[in-house]
Amino acid sequence: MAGNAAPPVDQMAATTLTDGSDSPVQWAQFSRRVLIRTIVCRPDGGVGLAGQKVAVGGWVKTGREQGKGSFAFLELNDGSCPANLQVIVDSSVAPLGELVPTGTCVFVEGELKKPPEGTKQNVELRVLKVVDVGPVDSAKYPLPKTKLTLEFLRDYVHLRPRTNTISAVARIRNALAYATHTFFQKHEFLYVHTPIVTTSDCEGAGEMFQVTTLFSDAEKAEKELKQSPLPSEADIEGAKLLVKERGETVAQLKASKASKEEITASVAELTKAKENLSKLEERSKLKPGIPQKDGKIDYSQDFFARQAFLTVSGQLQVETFVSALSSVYTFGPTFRAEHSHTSRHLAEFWMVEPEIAFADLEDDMNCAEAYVKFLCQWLLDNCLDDMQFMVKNFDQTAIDRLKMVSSTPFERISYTEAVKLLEKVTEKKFENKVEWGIDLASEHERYLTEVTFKKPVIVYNYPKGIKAFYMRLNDDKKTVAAMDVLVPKVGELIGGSQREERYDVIEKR
Ligand SMILES: NC(=O)C[C@H](N)C(=O)O
Repeated sequence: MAGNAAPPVDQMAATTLTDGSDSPVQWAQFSRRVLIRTIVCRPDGGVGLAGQKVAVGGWVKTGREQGKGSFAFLELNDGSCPANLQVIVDSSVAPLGELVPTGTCVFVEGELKKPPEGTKQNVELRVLKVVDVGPVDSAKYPLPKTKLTLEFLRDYVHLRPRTNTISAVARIRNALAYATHTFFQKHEFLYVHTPIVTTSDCEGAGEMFQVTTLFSDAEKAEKELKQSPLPSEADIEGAKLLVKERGETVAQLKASKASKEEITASVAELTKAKENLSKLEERSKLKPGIPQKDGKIDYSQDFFARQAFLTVSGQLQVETFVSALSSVYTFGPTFRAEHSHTSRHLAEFWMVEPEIAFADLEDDMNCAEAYVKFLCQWLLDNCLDDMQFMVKNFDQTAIDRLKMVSSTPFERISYTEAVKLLEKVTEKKFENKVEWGIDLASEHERYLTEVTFKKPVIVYNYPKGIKAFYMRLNDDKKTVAAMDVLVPKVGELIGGSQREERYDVIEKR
C-alpha cells in the first residue's frame, strides 16, 4: 500500500514519539503508520495526542467536500477498531475529488488537532501530505452507505470485510481465539493439532463430509479416453514383442563382446521399449466411472486407499495426547454435513476440545465454567465497542448477558433434578414431552437457564442411553458422568464428561 511512500523519516527512528505531549503516539512496528485504534480508543478519545504528527492508512467510510471545495472531511477506518478517525484535507494539499468516494484507500501524514468546541470528535487529523491514494470509481463501488443485508453481501465477498458487521465479527472472533489460547496456556494446557482429514468419525457426532479424489480421477480418465482411445491388445502385444527383440539384441551384443558404445546404445533402446510397454499397460487399465468391487465403490483406489472424511471432532485423537502430555486442548475447524438449517447447525465451525488428565467431572465443570466466564470478561475488557455495535444492531441484551455470565456462579443440577423441575412446569407447554430418559431438547434447556434459574446452568449425570460410550458409568449404573453447560439465549454451549477409564466397563458399552 505505502510501497512508494516516502516514510516520515524523522518520526520513524523510534516506535514512540513525544512530540509536544507527555503521552506518546504509538507507531506500528511493521507498518509506517499509527493504528487508528491507538488514537481514538484511548481513554481520552485521543485528545491528549493533539499536536503530534502521525501517518495513518485506511479506507474512507464517508467523505464530503466542504467550503465550496476548499477542504474535505474523510471518515477513515483501518479496521483496528469500529471507530473512524476524522481526517481533514485542504484543497491546497491534494485534489479532493478522488479522496472522498466511499471505499477510497488513503495513506496520509498529518497533525492531530483538538477540533473546535461542539464537535463530537475528541481529535481530528489535519493532513499535511497525501502519501498514497487507491481511488474508487464511486459509480461502480457496490457498497452504498445504507444498511445492507448479510444475504446481499454474499455477492460481494471481496468487500464484505469493509462493512461494520463483518469487521466487528472478525474482531470478536479474533478476540475469542486469543482469549481461548490465553486461558488454556495460562492453565498449562498444551495446544495439540489433530487431523482435519481423518478416517475416524468420533462417536458418530454427525454426518460427515467425504474427502475423495475418485470423482476427479474419473473425470480425468473420461477426458483422456475421449482424447485418445485405450490401447488395443495388439498394441500391447506389439510393445511386448519389441521389448523381447531389444532384449535379445542386448544379449547378442554382449555375447559377441561388441564395443561399450554399441552395448550402451542398445540398452538405452531396451529401456525405451520397456517404458513404452509400461505406459501402454497403465493406460489399458484406465476405466471410465467410479471404480467398483463386489457391487460397491472400491475405495482401495481412492487417494488414501480407504474412505476419508473431514473431521467432526478431534476428541479421540487428542485423548491419545492427554495420556502422554497431561492436559491438552485442540482448537480448529470441524465439519458436519447435517441438513439442519438453523442458527445452531453450521456445516463448518471452530471447536475447542480440552482433555484434562487426573481429573473428574467436577474438575471438568470447574474448567468449563471458568473458561466461559473468562471469554465473557475478555469481550467486555477488549471488545466493548464491537459488542455495543452488536447490541445496537443484532442482540439488545448481549452485553448484559456477558456481564451476568462472567460474574454469576453457575447453577449445577443433576439431570434427574432437571427433569423433575421441568415436569412441574405448568405455565408452558413443551413441544417435546418431558420424562426421565429423554435427551433434553433446546426448549427444555432454554427454559432451565432462562426461566427457572435465569443464569447459566450445568446439568450433569445424564442417562447412559443418550450419551456417548466413552463417558464414565456412575455407581447407579443408570447414568454417566457427563455434563452440559446451558446459557440464556443459546441453550447448550458446552458438552463434556469424565472418561471411562475401566477397560472392562467400556468394552461392554
Ligand atoms: N459430544 C459432546 O459434547 C461431549 C464431549 N465431546 C465430551 O467430551 O464429553
